[in-house]
Order: sequence, then structure tokens, then C-alpha cells
Amino acid sequence: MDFNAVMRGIIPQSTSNTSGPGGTRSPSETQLPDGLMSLLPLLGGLGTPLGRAVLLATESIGVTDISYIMWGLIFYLVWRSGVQLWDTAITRGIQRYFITSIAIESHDDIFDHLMKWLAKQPTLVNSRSLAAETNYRLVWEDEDDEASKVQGLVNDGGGQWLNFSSHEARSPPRYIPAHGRHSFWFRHRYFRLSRSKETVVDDGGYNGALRDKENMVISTYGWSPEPIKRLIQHCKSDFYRGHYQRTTIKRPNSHGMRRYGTRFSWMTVANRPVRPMDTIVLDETEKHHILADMNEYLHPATPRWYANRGIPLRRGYLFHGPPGTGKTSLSFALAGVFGLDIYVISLLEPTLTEEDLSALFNTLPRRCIVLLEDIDTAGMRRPKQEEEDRGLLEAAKEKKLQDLVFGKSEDSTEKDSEAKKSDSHGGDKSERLKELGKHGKRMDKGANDNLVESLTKALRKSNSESDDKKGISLSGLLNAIDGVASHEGRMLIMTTNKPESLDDALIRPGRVDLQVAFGNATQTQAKQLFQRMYEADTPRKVATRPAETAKRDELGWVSADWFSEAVQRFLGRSRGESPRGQSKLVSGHIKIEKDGVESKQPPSKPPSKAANTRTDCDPRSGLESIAADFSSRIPEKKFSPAEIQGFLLKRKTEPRRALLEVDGWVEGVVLQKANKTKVTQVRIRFQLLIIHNQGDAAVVLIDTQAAVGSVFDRWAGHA
Ligand SMILES: Nc1ncnc2c1ncn2[C@@H]1O[C@H](COP(=O)(O)OP(=O)(O)OP(=O)(O)O)[C@@H](O)[C@H]1O
Repeated sequence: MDFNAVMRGIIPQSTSNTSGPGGTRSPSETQLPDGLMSLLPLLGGLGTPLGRAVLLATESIGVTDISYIMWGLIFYLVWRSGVQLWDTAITRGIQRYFITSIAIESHDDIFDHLMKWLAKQPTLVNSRSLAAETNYRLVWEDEDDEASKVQGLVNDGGGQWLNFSSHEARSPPRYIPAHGRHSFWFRHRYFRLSRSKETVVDDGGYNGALRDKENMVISTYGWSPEPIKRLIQHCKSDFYRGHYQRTTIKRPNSHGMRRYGTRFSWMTVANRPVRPMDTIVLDETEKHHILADMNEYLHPATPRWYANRGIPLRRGYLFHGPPGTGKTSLSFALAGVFGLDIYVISLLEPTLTEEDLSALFNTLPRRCIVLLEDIDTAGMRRPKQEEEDRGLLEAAKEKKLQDLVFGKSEDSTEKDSEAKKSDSHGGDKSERLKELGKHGKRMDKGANDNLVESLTKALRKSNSESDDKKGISLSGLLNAIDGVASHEGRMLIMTTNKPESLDDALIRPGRVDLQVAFGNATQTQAKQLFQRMYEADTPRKVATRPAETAKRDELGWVSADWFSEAVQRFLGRSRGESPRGQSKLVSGHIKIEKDGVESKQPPSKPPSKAANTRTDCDPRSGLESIAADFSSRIPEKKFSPAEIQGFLLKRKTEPRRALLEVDGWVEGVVLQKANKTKVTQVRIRFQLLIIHNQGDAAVVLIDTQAAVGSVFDRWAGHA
């Protein structure tokens, strides 16, 4: 076909369209053959410089016959249509009959597992279509990150201190595949990943609000979904790798997020290293008793046993005792021993309603520990009492409103105090009423009509606020923990400082199966705390799954014998046997003061992890005797473990100093408790100094009141 002739016939040559001003052609245009010029509109360039450039290029390579170009165009169109056809008909056909897919919604944990794994895949991370996310890390996640340990130093306040200002800047973002299609290989198999987002009506039922929902589809060739399942399982294992030595702590999500349901009910607040059971100072028999009880409850045969006897599968523990005696710590240690996550609920959380509490219990995993802290402080009441209180409160509010609007009646003062008494949550509300009252009094009585409406509104608001914060009633709590619809399988630990104030219903057998009393430290416990504080850090253990190496029973479960043995092993491990590194002397610089008393200067090096393991004690003299000496100065059951730990922490590299200062501290705290003051006044009379001299060292005891020093201990040959 002669396309030149055809084109000339279809598109009449128009010099007026292509000529420059005054009808003169531009130099480039004059070089174009007429036939090619007529093609300009067809090439999509529509006379643009690009279109012209294409035509000139074709001409420069010797293609002056437009039929080649037309054939080229036709070929291109056919090719594009073919691709389109393949995409629509064939691809869809293949997809339907030869491709298997699994869809994952963003509200499921698997979505996170996959995302974390995908973010590590080189083919995907180097793809050209990525989304960047800030990589938020919890405090313990930095632990293994060498880069994060390299910190800057600042000179300020007479020393060099660690500085973390550039820490955030240095932590890289996380790159994940963007929305759209991606492909990757896993175990020699080709997978496709498709991410999409849609806006849906919120099914939480909140005024039909819209929210984004994200979907991910993983597909692969073949009829079996097994390869995708294996991939998902791999991602899940990868996600939980390293969790064997960690305890995940969760708490209820924010009120707004909780309404999205299951996955959004709880949020992870920490994923911290397991707290070893031997760091909890508690009667060993008691410890063993709790461990054995929990182990028996968690045995896979237990649910059947409970079901056969019609007993609801729940276990409740009450840990009671003074503050700082280890109730929370033991709960965490137990979670670590059994490899369970711990779900912490505070009944004081203002947005927590009874419905929320039930919903939270119903979204717990099959096996977990729920920790309900300080149940005595939740202001729980019996429904009857609650109703009475509510009646009184309403009456008082009604009266208050009348007073505010129409002036105070004689008996109002009396009723006011009654209202205050009855409103257990109304501290800020009565303040508010007072405010309104002051304001109301200033108003002219003639303006009352207008005021009534606004005051009523204000009171209603105040009421609804207080209703929101009214907390959890006893019946609400009982319903959540063991109502008909409540979750089975969990272990509930409730802690309280005032067990005597708890309602009998809450601690009746069935709700609380085991009570554990915590008390102030005995001298033996004080000794253990001391030894633990100053023993050398043991290297971190490599994570292993105990169940894999353990002796199992016929169900594949760790046998009771093995468990008992293991418990005995670690409970019986004496502190003296634990590996101890070489303690080193604090490197101090001694200078002679005018009065002849030597004093230690601040260390010239910045504080480092290594510095924390140095102590002021001769490694050869051993901690044992110092610990025994220390504990003999702590009065029996007078101080909580937390108090002793607090004292030792302030001297965490100086056991000798702790020993020297303990008497002053005990005296100060006893005095403070007797006077019921909150401030401790501890007079430190003695100070310890370490003096180095050509590899030898000595500890000098300074009596600060008498300003004299004497050698307390010395040892030779220590660099
Ligand atoms: N028995 C103990 N053994 C080891 N450490 C303890 C013990 N009791 C308290 N501590 C230490 O004291 C601190 C506070 O302990 P914890 O929070 O467990 O006390 P608690 O009894 O739960 O206090 P509260 O009643 O105020 O919640 C922790 O750092 C913990 O390490």
C-alpha cells in the first residue's frame, strides 16, 4: 500500500498550519518531507518539537518512506493489544485455574509477621516501588544493635557524658513494598505479592465513620496453597525468633483503637528479657509451690480434666503484701518461666468501662497471664451500695442546681457536705460545682432564666464526664473474670497492698485459687539481694527452646519430673556458685588535699557498661562475708526488698561503701517512718576511698566528722 499517497489524500497539505509568522517556514520544518509533515498529528506529538525530532531522526537514519513508520505503528498497536489480551483473558484464566492465593488483612498479626520478613528481603527492599516507615523500636530491641551503642560524648558539668542526640537520626527507616504488585522468591519458588488499600465504613458502629483497610494477597503458581502456608509459617517463626528469652508485656490499647476489635484490643508496651526466677527473693518453698501449680494448670491434659468435671478452666492467684515486696516482679518472672505473654490491666484507667473489660478478657490468647494490679484501689463497690451512692449523688446534684439558680436555702450547707461524702469520684466535680456556684451568685436573679439552661448543660456534661470515669464496679469485674461468657484458659494474677479491704466475693475459691503473701525482707533475703547486686554479670545465654531439649512425656509435653528437677536446679542454685567475673577496682585518681586527707576525683573516663561491673571490693575476699555483715545490720522484716534494692542501687559498684553506710541509712529510714515523713535524712558519716599505688591498692576509711582516715583493707598486685 502506498501510504504516502494515502496520507496526502487524507490530510491536505497546509502550509499555513506549519509556516512561521509571515508564512515563512522555520529551518527544521523546511527540512521535513511533505509526507512526514502530514504524519505529525498522528504521532501524538501534534507538531510538538518532540514529534518533529522523531521524524527528523527517522529521516536521518534514512527512513524517508512513511510506510515503514506506519508499519511500525501498526506493529506497536498489535503488540500492545496482545499484551492487554494476555493480561485480561489469559492471565485471569491462569490465575483462576493455576494460581493459588492467600489473602491477609491488616488487622491480623500475620500481616505484621509478613511485613517484618518482607522488609528484610533484598529483592523487595531494592525494588523501585517502596514505602518508608519510621522504625520505632522498644528499649530492649536496641540491645543487640552495635551501631546504637556508639554514642557521642559531651563535655559539660566537669565530665564527659554519653549523649544520645544523634541516636534517632542514625536509626534507619524501614522499607517495605509499596502498594501495588511485587514478586519475590522463597525456597526456589516464585511468589507474587499484591498490596492494596480501601476505605470502608467502620464496623465499630461509630456514626458510620470511614476507615482505611489494607489487604495483602500472596500468590504462587500451582494448585496447592501449601507453599504459601509454609511461607507464612516461616515468617511467623522469624517474627518470634529471639522471643524465647523475652517476655512480651501488653496493655489495653487506647479507647479509640479498642473498638476495632480483636487485634486492636491490646498493644505491646515492652518485649523485655525474661526476669530470671532466681532474682526474686521469696521463700523457696512458696516459689516452688506457685511454679508447680501453674505448670500443672498449663499441662495440655488439664482442659479435658476440667471439662470432665464441669469446672471452668480458669486459675486465679492473689499476691498480697506491702508495696515493693515483689508481687509484680514475681508475675513477670512466672511469665518468663512459662514463656507466656503478660497482659496488664489497670482498673484505674479512666476510659475503661465494664464492657471494655469484658471485651478485653474475651480477646485474650489461649494461654497467657493477666495481671490486674492494685485491685483494692479500683474503687469497686457492691451494686446495692453503688445504687445508694448514686441516689444520694443525684439528689445532691439536684439540690445544688437549685441553689445555683435560685440562691442557697438554709439546709443547703448540710446537704452539700452529704453530697461530697457520697460522691466518691467527685473531687473535681464538686470543685466545678463550686465554680458554677460562685458564678451563679454574681448573677442577677432576673437573668436566671438564661442561666438555667447553661447550668443544666454544664451539670449534664459534668455528669456524663463522671459517668465515663466511674470505673469498674465489683459486679462488672466479677463478670469479666468469670462470667458465663468470659474467657477460659487464662491465668489471672491480682495484686493488692490491702487484702483485708477486698470483697469476699472477689477472693472466693474459684476466683482466687492460690493466695501468696509477700512481706518485708528477712536478713537472709537482704543478703541475697546484696549478693545479686554485686555479683559479676553473667554473659547472656544463647536462646534455646527448653521444650526441644527437655524430657517429654507421652503427650510430647515436658514431664512433671523434669520440670520439678529443673525448678529445683535453679531454685537451689546457690549464689556463691554462680560464675563471677574478676571484679576490678574503681579507677580513681587520688590527690592529697591541704589537710592531708586524700580524696577520689571523678573517673576520667565516661561511665561505661564495663565500669558498672567494677566494685570497690577485693575479688579475693569474696562477697559472701560482706553480704553477711551487711544483712546482719538490716533489721528483720522492717524494710521492703525494693527499699534495700534502692539503697544498694545508689552504690551499685561499691559493696564496701554500702556496708559502711548501711547503719546511717537504717537509722534515717527508721526515723523517717516513725515521723511519717516522706523525705529520708541519711547522715553519711564515713566515706571510703580507694588508693592505687603502682599496682597495689588500699581502701581507706574516712570519718568525715573527725576528718581522719584509716586503712580499711589493702591488697597487692592489682593493676
Ligand atoms: N522479693 C523481691 N525480690 C527481688 N526484687 C524485689 C523483690 N521485691 C521487690 N523487688 C524489687 O523492687 C522493685 C519493686 O518491686 P515490685 O514492683 O515487684 O513490687 P510490688 O510488690 O509489686 O509493689 P507494689 O505493691 O507497689 O506494686 C523491683 O525493682 C524489684 O526488682
